[in-house]
Amino acid sequence: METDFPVKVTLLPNKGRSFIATRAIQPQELVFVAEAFGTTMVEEKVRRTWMDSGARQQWKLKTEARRSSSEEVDVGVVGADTPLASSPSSSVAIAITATSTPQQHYSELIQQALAAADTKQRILQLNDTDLARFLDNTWSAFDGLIAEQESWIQYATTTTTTTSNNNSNNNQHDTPQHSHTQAQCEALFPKLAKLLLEGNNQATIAAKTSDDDCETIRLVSEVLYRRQLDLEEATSGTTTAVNGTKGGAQGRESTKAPATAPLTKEDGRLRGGQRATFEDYCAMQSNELVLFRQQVKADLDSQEDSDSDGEEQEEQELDVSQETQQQRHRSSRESKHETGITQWRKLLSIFPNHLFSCFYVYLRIRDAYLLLARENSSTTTSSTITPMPSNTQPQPVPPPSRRRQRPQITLTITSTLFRTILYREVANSFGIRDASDELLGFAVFPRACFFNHSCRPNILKKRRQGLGGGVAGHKSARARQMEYWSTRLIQEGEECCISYGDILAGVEERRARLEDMYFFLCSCPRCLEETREGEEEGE
Ligand SMILES: C[S@@+](CC[C@H](N)C(=O)[O-])C[C@H]1O[C@@H](n2cnc3c(N)ncnc32)[C@H](O)[C@@H]1O
Repeated sequence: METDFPVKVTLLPNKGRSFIATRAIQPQELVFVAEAFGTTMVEEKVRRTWMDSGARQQWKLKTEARRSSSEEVDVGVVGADTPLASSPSSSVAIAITATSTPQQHYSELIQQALAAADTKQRILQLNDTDLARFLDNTWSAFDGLIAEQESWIQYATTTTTTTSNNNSNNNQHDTPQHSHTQAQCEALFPKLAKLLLEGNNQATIAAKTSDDDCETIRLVSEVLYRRQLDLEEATSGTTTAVNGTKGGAQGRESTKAPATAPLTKEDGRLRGGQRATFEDYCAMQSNELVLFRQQVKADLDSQEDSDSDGEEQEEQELDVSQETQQQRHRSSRESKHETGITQWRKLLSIFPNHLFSCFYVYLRIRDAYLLLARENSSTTTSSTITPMPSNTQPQPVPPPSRRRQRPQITLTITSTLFRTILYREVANSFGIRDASDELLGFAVFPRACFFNHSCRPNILKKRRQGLGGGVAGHKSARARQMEYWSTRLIQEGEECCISYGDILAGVEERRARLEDMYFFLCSCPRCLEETREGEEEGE
């Protein structure tokens, strides 16, 4: 069954993409139905209702959230409860890997970032292109720093596997073997968090992942799981084309893209049974740059003397670093690492706290993936580990040969993917409330994200009620859907707008809230009228 909706996506001046009516819409008409793609639901019970039948079989993404407290915290619903690699529903083998291959050494990337901006003020002077490059370099450096640490564990696993497979007697790394691979992996997060985040005087490494961070982890996990479904579909020759790596500077340009993808492809029609895809998710506007600038500015406003503090701290760190270097004998590789870390901390000193949260969450997810990759590979390789000799370069781990016989999808988490998911959720998700108006969490509806805001909306959004049926055809699909109803007669070609929250306040207050929370100066007819009236009264 196909469902036609009387709206299509169009590009409007100063507003980006927007839904407009393709015909006259009567009052109280159902205009659009969208399915949640990612959610941050807190309570297990609530999340169950929101998950589709496939995702209801939970598979726990293991993170260190459980390691830092006695209680086990389920931080993500990412798919079936069987391990991904052996999902019986799929003929596609899925390898989980946590690593990326940095093109440049992290110290070069850090130097490039610092050359572009080494104070908060200079960050604010960067244009969009340069700021995008600055952030890309920073995140790639972070990837490189993490990969260096992870490679020790991976290298050790490979070495052990080689040893046991070849039964070699002359192995040059003939060191005692440990049976604590899992423990070593688990110890990685606190070590990395300390090394990479604690250099900043504002950042303290939380003993336990905060609720907010757990929500972000849930969202990212669910979106990654859904991306994986898309990849499976694409590999098995079904419909969905997947853009797996939009992000960074390229992904940010999606706001300027013509209003073709994803809905005008079908001219506003949402086919029954068709779910939103990762491609739809990527088509949403990324708000990374604007959010970052806002936070840097807020930091500067609240800490007028942050620069001098930063310089003092930097000097102290350099002293400590020099002293340490004099005291110890280091190999060239180690001192390159030491220099990299010192520069990394200098870079950190100009970042707003929010970015630390993002780094922290990314680190947790990366580490969880490392554990999963470890568990995955332990079914085919030795479970023991050999420490890596300090003068040896880490080697990439080849995928287990058993899986080469089937088409293989690699489920990766890199900073590019993480940022693609994270910064599209910002200012694009809707709060989900229960009957008593309590906020349960947030959900992203990529196919509905083209509803712009108006302080005089003609569309009202409502959660779909009840179970059963639903456009997507799943039993529980309705519970994950949002409906959009017209509140009055809408003419053909008229823009269809919802309201992004409270519209009762005066024009200045309303505009300030929208600017603060959604990063735009509202140009809806009501704001324009009221601003003009205010100016006329003032004259
Ligand atoms: C959820 S998105 C809506 C779709 C968006 N126009 C796009 O092209 O992706 C929210 C963004 O749309 C723009 N927007 C929404 N309502 C607006 C309004 N009333 N005035 C100006 N810009 C608006 C702002 O850039 C805002 O951050």
